[in-house]
This record gives sequence, C-alpha cells and structure tokens, in this order.
Amino acid sequence: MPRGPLTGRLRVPGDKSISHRSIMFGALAVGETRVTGLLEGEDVMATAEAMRKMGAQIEKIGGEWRIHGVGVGGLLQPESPLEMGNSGTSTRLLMGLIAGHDITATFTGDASLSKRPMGRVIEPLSQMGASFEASEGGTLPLTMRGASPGVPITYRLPVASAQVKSAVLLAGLNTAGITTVIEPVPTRDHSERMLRGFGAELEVEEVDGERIIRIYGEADLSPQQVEVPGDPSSAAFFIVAALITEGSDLMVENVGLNPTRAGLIGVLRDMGGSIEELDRREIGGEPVADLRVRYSKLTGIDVDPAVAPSMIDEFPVLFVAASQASGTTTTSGLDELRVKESDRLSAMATALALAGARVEEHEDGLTIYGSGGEPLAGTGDQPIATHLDHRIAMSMAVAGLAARDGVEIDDTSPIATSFPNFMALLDEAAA
Ligand SMILES: O=C(O)C1=C[C@@H](OP(=O)(O)O)[C@@H](O)[C@H](O)C1
Ligand SMILES: C=C(OP(=O)(O)O)C(=O)O
Repeated sequence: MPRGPLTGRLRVPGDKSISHRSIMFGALAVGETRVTGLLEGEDVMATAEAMRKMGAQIEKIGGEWRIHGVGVGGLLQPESPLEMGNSGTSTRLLMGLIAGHDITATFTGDASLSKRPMGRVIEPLSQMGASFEASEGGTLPLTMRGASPGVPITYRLPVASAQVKSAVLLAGLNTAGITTVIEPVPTRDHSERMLRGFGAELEVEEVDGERIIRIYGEADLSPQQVEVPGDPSSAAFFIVAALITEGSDLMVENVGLNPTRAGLIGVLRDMGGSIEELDRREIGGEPVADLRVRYSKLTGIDVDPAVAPSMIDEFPVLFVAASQASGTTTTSGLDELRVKESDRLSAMATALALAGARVEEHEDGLTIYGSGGEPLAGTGDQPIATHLDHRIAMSMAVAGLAARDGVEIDDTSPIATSFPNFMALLDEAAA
C-alpha cells in the first residue's frame, strides 16, 4: 500500500456516464460517430458488446472509437443474452432503448447486478407498451419485448435516478409523439445534453424547482465527434486521497464539473478542503477544469441531503474523508446508496469500523466521528468485504493511506468496471 504524499499531475479516465451514452447514441445515429477519451472499463465494454449484438459496428482505431449506427428504430434482435456484468447503467438504459423497438432481449448480470431493482424501469416502460418477464422481485435475469409503435407517456420520477429518467427518454426516441419526464429533484443531465447534441428534439423547462423534460419521438440522430471529459467520480478518490495525506499537492487534470455531478467538491470545500479550479473550459458540451488539491485539515459537517443526487457515487469516499476530519459528519437522505453495486451504507460502515473509525449507521445515512487527522489503526489481517463494488474497493484503498497498518481488501477486481488503472495511478501519485 503506498503511503507518501500525493504529488505531481494525473488524468483520470473518461466519464463513465458519458462513455455509455456516446456508444448508445452513436449506435443509433446513421453514419460514423467518433469518440475520444472513452472509458475502457468493463461496464462500458458491456454496453459496446450489447450494441454490437443489436447491429452496431464498434471498433477502436488508434486512440479513437468509431461507431457505425443502425438508426433510431433500426436495432436488430440480439441472438444471445445481453451480458451486463456489474453495470446498472448499461442495463437500465438499454432496457429503455429496447422498449422502443419491436425486439426481444434477455439481460443477465453478475451476482451484484442480479440483486438490483429493475422494477423502477419496468414500471414506466410497461406503461409505454413493453412487456417483461423478470425474476422474482423484479431483478435480472429478465427477458423483455419492446413495443413499436409504443405509447408516449408523462412520467414523474418516484426516485431521483438519472438511469430511470434516461430509460424513459430513450424509449421515447422511437415512440411517436412527446414523451415527458418530470424530475422533482435534478439528477445528472448527460442524456439531455448529449441527445440534443446528436440532433434529437428535446426541451427542458423548469417549473417550481422541478425539471420537465420532453422528447419528440421518431427522432433522427446524426453522428457526432465526442470528446469525453475525465470522470469526476473517479477523480473523487484522488481528491480525497490528497486532502487527507499530509504534504500532498496534486493536480488532477481535465475533470468534468457538470453541476449535476460536482456536489462532492462543494462539500469538501465546506469541510475546509483546498481545491482550486484552474483553466476552466468546455469539452464535449461539459464544463471541465484542472483541479489543484492540497492537504487540508478537514472539519466535519452536516451534509445537506439536497446535494445527494449531485454526488451520489461519491459518498463512500466522502465517508473516508469524514473519518479523518475533526468533529462529526452527518449524512441523511441516502436510501439510494442501499441499492447500488452493494448496500453502500452498510458496506462502508462495516469497512470503516473494521479499519478503526467511529461510525454509526442509520436507515438513510451514516454519522462519522472524525479522528481529527489521527491515523486509523488499519484492518489487521481481516480483509474488507467489497461485495463486488468498485467504489467500496477504491474508497478503502484511499482509507489505507490514512491507516497505520494499511487496509486489506478482499477483492480488487471490481475496480476494473470503472477505473482499470486506479491502482497504478495511486502508486504513481503516492510514490
Ligand atoms: O445515469 C448514469 O449514468 C448513472 C446514474 C446513477 O445511478 P441512478 O440513476 O441509479 O442514481 C449513478 O449512480 C450511476 O453510477 C450512473
Ligand atoms: C452505481 C454505479 O454504477 P451502475 O449503476 O452503472 O452499476 C457506480 O458506478 O457507482
């Protein structure tokens, strides 16, 4: 386990959400879409393989991905199950795409994905005319048949989920009429930005703090040149690692700072973290900057549950930062963390306690009593259970930087789903 301060400059891989979408939308455009900076993690490769099975040509030439799409409405019947691995985003967004096509597909996933709720997409997509045979409890493996023509709907999101929002919008792409999603709490808006960029007619209206998104069906998408910015959710591990490791002064380059994703940075600054944005610019329709992060004495805070959607994948590593702060950090409104790759509230409470932190688990959040910068004891010879969850593995690797005897992790292989070179970058930065 590397122990030194984090210094120098590094670049994290491309944004996972934007990478999935650039492959899906490219596969629906007629002509050649080119993508640079694509995240080549297992989750995005599962999306690519599924789109190939439905007729798209996808290949990497030099540093660039080239996608020849089939046109909206042109997806072919896949001849074998779509293997989604660990990826919720692939599964739920592809369910939306297939819902608008007259084809049948079976989805399978690993042990983690097979426990995650799909009812949240089955419900609106059924209203649009798709039919489903899912495992008990609405989980994978499931087989669905899309509907073409389908029925446009107006759907108010019962959970703050960009995956559910995107599934309905993607089903709406090939459905005559206007499909409307009402979002009471804003979630990441990459689908909206990118669908517009690919030429779909899509409107977003804000009424009384709610977002109303309308997509005009039977759209034509035109091929694009996409440059994928660095993933803020991956950058988060290095930001926290530098903040909690004495002597650190690290530059994380090219980080996407879409306001629907950047909640963690605000929370860490409120805790006293020194994070400077340099060379703010726009890449692929998204705000981006280089972040200079310096070791800081952090103070615990009450995290406003309203920021949760803009940092939903960053809570595990925020909990690590809180364990090193002075004072108490409270979090709430985080029920969604229980249905990610693992139950992230329970997994992180157990993992941090095993490493020597003082943590209380509540129904919808954790309370963490920070050590004031005192190192954690470490896990001894009992490894942390990561439950096939990349973010638990990476968060606890960061916690290892602040642990006297380091932290043992049972399985680092899930890290390859979203951040294949994480360990190499950490070794380099903390050498
Ligand atoms: O739309 C997306 O790309 C994602 C949405 C979020 O999931 P939910 O929509 O389930 O909150 C997030 O946790 C996931 O990593 C990626
Ligand atoms: C929740 C995540 O991804 P997914 O839902 O795509 O599995 C994540 O990457 O933290």
